[in-house]
Amino acid sequence: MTAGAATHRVRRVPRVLSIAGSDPSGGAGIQADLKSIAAVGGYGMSAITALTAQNTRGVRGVHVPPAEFLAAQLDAISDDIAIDAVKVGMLANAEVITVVADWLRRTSVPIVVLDPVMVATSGDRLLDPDAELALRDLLPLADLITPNLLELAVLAGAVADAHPVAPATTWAEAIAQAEAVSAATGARVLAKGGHLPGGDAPDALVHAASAGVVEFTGERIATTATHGTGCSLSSAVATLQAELGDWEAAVGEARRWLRESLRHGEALEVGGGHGPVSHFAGLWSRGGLRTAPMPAEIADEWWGGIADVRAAIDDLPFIRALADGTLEREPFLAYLAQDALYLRDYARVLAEASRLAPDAAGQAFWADSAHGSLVGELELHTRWLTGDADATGVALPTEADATSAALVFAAEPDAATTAYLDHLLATGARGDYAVLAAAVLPCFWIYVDLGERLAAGEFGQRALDPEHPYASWLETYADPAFAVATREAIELVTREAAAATPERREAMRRAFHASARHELAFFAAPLA
Ligand SMILES: Nc1ncnc2c1ncn2[C@@H]1O[C@H](COP(=O)(O)OP(=O)(O)OP(=O)(O)O)[C@@H](O)[C@H]1O
Ligand SMILES: Cc1ncc(COP(=O)(O)O)c(N)n1
Repeated sequence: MTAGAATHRVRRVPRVLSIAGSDPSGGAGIQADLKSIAAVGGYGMSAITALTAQNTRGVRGVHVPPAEFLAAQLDAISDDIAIDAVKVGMLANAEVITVVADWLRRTSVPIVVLDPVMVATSGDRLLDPDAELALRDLLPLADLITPNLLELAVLAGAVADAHPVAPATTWAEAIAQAEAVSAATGARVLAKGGHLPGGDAPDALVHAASAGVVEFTGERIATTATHGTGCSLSSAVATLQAELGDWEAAVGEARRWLRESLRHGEALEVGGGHGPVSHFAGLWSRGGLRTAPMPAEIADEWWGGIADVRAAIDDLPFIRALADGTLEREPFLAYLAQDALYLRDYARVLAEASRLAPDAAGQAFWADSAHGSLVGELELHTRWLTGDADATGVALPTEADATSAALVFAAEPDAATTAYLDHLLATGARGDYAVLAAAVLPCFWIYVDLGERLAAGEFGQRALDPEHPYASWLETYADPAFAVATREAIELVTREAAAATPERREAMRRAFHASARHELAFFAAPLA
């Protein structure tokens, strides 16, 4: 059953390009952008506008490679790759701005977020003063512009025909400037209040065309790790907008992610100045750092982990005698009686797995198994115990029939059956689908394995003899349909385990192991 594929939509990973400068200390610029894009679920690419020599304390130098080489980088990407969103950061000078503006006009990327980087957190300039006006031509190509308060004032001046505008000192003033920039460019403006004095760090998404202002508020986080917050926020918004298609939702989620990353920045202990935010802190704590095993590896590990239990089952006098046909009728019938009792409740447990299964394929599989367990197995037992010659190939004496039937219907569950069922029913009652599915698996797997090896003569040739007293019983063990269902069950359970957290996977393994030990006790009971 290829359950998962049909029911789980595969998420399209946004392909996001950062056009920005390099920060070798890794906290801002393209380095921050690539981390941010990845952290919120995108595939990051970068075209480098400039190299800086900087660290958390400041910028020591800026090298701007020939603008043609930036054009070559951009063309190499767009000639080959569909770009879902672009984030533009440090542009260094007017020539670079022209190259980027020309490329944007030619490529019609669906989402353009422009972070008009002018001055680093440290106070060092990252854009030539004479390039500030050139920015004016780039602004209408953006869907969203994300200036801090200083940059916002410069942009407000630029769109007001180069009349200087003083940086906003109040949040209301900042919003008014953002409205002016939005009205002049058609772009949305995210005015950022990170540089405002006071205990709040508000942002406002302003769209003059729809007269909309959406404010985002949040307490200022007490930290020195604010290097690259602007870069990180803008790349996260670009990525999330490509995924969500809703600016307010994209900014809201980007802000939540940035705030989480800000809180963990100092713990990175990077540099003595303004350190970087910890871009992956949330992922590390929620998703873990270890790789997840593949379903097939889990199957091998769990099966290998019960090797001692399986060897002990193989060595049981009951199994040996069953294989060579020397098993007395009485313990065999006692076993059948316990198996019938077991299967009735096992069917209930399988039905519970069906009820808890997260998708229709799982539901159907376990419901089918519950049905099979009830109808198929019980019918066979009853026929065995009533000596139906057609079903068994071996006619039983009539007196035995009555005894057999009486046995199966009158027997009480013995200690092994009770313990096994209590384990399964309790696991079902706890309501964790994955753990329950792991708990019911050994009953499939151990039986099929045993059946296949009995049929292959691993326990002696007598098991293959059509005259064997329990021939038809042995046949049901080696039923190919049961083998197919078992492979499906293994696949279903190990896929669930591969997707589970390490803790949940361990709970699944423990439930699997416990059931395997109950199988051993169950097989041992008739001759105990
Ligand atoms: N200490 C803080 N606590 C909470 N949020 C903050 C803090 N500092 C910055 N932010 C947030 O980080 C984002 C970037 O804001 P900021 O105004 O600092 O932009 P920027 O100046 O471009 O960035 P940078 O400070 O990296 O140069 C905004 O969403 C802002 O609200
Ligand atoms: C290469 C580069 N680009 C941008 C910034 C600004 O970073 P931020 O304003 O996010 O601190 C920076 N310091 N270095």
